[in-house]
Amino acid sequence: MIDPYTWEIPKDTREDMKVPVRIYASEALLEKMRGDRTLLQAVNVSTMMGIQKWAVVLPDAHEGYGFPVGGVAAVDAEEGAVSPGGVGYDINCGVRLLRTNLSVEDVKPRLRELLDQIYRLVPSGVGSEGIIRVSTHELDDVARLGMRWAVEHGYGWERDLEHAEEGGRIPWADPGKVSDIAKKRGAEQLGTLGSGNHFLELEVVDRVEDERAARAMGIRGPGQVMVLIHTGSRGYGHQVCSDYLRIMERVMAREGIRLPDRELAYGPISAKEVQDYLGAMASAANFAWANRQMITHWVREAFEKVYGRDSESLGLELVYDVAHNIVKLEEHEVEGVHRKVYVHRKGATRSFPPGSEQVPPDYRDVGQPVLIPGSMGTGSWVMVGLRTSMDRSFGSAAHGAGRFMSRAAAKRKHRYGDLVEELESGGILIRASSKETVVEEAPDAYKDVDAVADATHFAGLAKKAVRLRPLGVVKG
Ligand SMILES: Nc1nc2c(ncn2[C@@H]2O[C@H](COP(=O)(O)O)[C@@H](O)[C@H]2O)c(=O)[nH]1
Ligand SMILES: [Mn+2]
Ligand SMILES: [Mn+2]
Repeated sequence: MIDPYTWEIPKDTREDMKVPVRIYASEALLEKMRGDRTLLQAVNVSTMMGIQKWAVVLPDAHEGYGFPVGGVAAVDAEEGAVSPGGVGYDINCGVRLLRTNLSVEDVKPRLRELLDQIYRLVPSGVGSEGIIRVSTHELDDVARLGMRWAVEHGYGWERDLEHAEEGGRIPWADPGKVSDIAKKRGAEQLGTLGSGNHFLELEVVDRVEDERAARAMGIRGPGQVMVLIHTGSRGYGHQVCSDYLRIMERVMAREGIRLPDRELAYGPISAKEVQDYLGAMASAANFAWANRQMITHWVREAFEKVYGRDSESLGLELVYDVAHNIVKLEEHEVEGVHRKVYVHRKGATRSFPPGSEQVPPDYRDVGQPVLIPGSMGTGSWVMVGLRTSMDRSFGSAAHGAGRFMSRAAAKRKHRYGDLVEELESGGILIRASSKETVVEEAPDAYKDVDAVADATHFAGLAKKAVRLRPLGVVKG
């Protein structure tokens, strides 16, 4: 233990470790991580070629494919390696927050109608298909332009672009490196929410902890209604990840790289296949930004239909959009030297501090908004980036509460009818295409989001700003 929220697995714990593992968690959250392969996976990550400083484990971490979900690894931009498993299957899965100028009193009487409208307008569910169809040629434009493609096609407002990480577009996307099968899946699923942990939630501001940050985000105080959207790159990104995991296995065999776990599969940045992956990964990231932007447009439309007013007068502004499964080229200080590094954030949110050039001017005095959803029955947090996060976690913070219970265990424990009744008695309405998903996503299947927010705050990764609580949830 370094302090009550910082722990370390020293570099000499295993012969092949290149750097220590840094864990940011309370003792209780750390204890939970000891129950699965989270820490073992983090030790495996610490053996990566070119890894810098430490392999980071965030407070919400749990085991994932190769890398823990809730993990960060920064590798030297020339001598390092990139791992598709260090990004995850749902490339640029992420969260966006919209605000409204409606109060809970305005929304409560229309809540069912509003959820029904959203459910009707935003395609959701397993393998759900979009209302619009794009040609392969157009899909390549989506992959190149990201959120801008959506705005240029009438899905939203020019100013939305200012409130998204990277402006909703990674410029080095190369759709030529994306397989035909990924494109086929993508063409059918653009503008869809998906299923499982993806959701669209109407929230009410529960508590404000940082008035200045809240004000910068247009959050007036308790009772204000907000919208939280969580989805990613759908089948397009999933296929990119699967394709390149297979390719990386071949690269490793060719380069004679031996790994402690084959799920960690990576290739040296100098390899052509890794450059191809980066072009494909960025295409999927841009797809996801376009996807969340289109969904935003339909959410605005739903509010307009219910309230009979345009969404501008309803104040439906984008507060911020963050990615939490991505690899980015950034500059960070390591041992007093500024270095270019590829930062893998797998189930991790960028958390850049006040003053950072990458933070939009509207938030530059308070820090980048960090969005941490909890569960459909408990709450979610809006935090802001801190200077200390740059040194501690390569400017990263938690991305959720993190799973506590397996999907199978949740299904054994809960019955759909009882769960919906329980949520409704707490004032939370659910609209879902699959009863099974609702049960798998029961609030107690996730860790305590307040404990995760506290650990994130006290570890100096991000600062608590606003707590939200759910009013209505659309699940796929
Ligand atoms: N507010 C809500 N949060 C939810 C819901 N379902 C899941 N979650 C949280 O999201 C994070 C991120 O999930 P991931 O798939 O990207 O790892 C997860 O850790 C949960 O805490 C929901 O319905 N509402
Ligand atoms: Mn996802
Ligand atoms: Mn996600």
